[in-house]
Amino acid sequence: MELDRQAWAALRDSTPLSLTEAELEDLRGTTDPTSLDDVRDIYLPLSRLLNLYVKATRQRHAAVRGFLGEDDRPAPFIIGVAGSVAVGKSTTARLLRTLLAQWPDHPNVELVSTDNFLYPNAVLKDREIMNRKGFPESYDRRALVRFVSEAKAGAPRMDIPVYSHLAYDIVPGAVQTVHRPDILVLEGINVLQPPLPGRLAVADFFDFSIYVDARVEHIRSWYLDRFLELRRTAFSDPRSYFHAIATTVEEERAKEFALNTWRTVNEVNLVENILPTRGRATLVLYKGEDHRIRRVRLRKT
Ligand SMILES: Nc1ncnc2c1ncn2[C@@H]1O[C@H](COP(=O)(O)OP(=O)(O)O)[C@@H](O)[C@H]1O
Ligand SMILES: CC(C)(COP(=O)(O)O)[C@@H](O)C(=O)NCCC(=O)O
Repeated sequence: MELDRQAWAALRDSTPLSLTEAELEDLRGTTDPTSLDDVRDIYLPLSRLLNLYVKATRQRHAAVRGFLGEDDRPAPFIIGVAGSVAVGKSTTARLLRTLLAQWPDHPNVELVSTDNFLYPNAVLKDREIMNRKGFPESYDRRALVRFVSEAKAGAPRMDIPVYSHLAYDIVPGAVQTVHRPDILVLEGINVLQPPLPGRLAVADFFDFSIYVDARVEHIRSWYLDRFLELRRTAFSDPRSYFHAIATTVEEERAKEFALNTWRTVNEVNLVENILPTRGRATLVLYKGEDHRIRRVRLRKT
């Protein structure tokens, strides 16, 4: 079913707004204008719905464990967050992590981004797919599926690689440790990809999935705005992969570079691989030109 913002906001019921402006500021990505109004209208009803989902899923698992005569802890509830580069998935995912952890029934929420499973640049260069970063083949899909399936099986501790946007590469030797959370939020452009024939995909392990949606031309302009803002901020760090763009390239040329990356990489990936997975999501958040979420589509079954 599809609800406009007002109808969706009414479903918040009495879920309290316990996030402050300062806390929200820490969760927002670069140039993402998500406001406390958005938290109240969009994310609190979503947090309430997810809490109901987690409780219902646990009941079903308890019934199966009872049937099997087992009495171990419930497996993590896994939420996928998908959508284009620059659509604002990471802000959505960080907000969910914070809001879901406020429920006493599931305080341990871990967030993992799929960029941790990108092949290192050395491998992408070796395979001549450096200009396909973000496409399905640029990820170690086997390792990603193994991670999600082990998480779902209740593995007590998992060490996964770490990607740095600053270095634009996997960080050698760095690990993120995931300790059997109550909820795992897996965020990434490709999380709703269907499996290759005869294989499993990460989406096979999801209990709920969210697609963050907007018109291609709006996302393009968000990507450009963000790139120019990063040029003024993150890229001026000498460790940034894009440092030269902040120091030796003038603004007009930087804009052309970003537009070219958008057109030849991110937009192609969006149209060919990401958009076709939208129909697989449990919930679609549809953003207007000003980034505000206008409509919510929920699959009822
Ligand atoms: N080159 C970059 N340098 C530093 N941070 C970046 C860079 N590119 C993206 N980011 C940050 O990484 C996060 C993820 O971005 P992205 O994968 O495009 O997804 P989304 O915008 O949907 O969250 C965002 O918070 C963004 O601000
Ligand atoms: C790292 C990304 C593929 C996003 O990955 P995700 O976290 O969604 O798995 C993306 O931010 C990216 O770097 N795209 C390559 C083209 C570009 O530089 O924009």
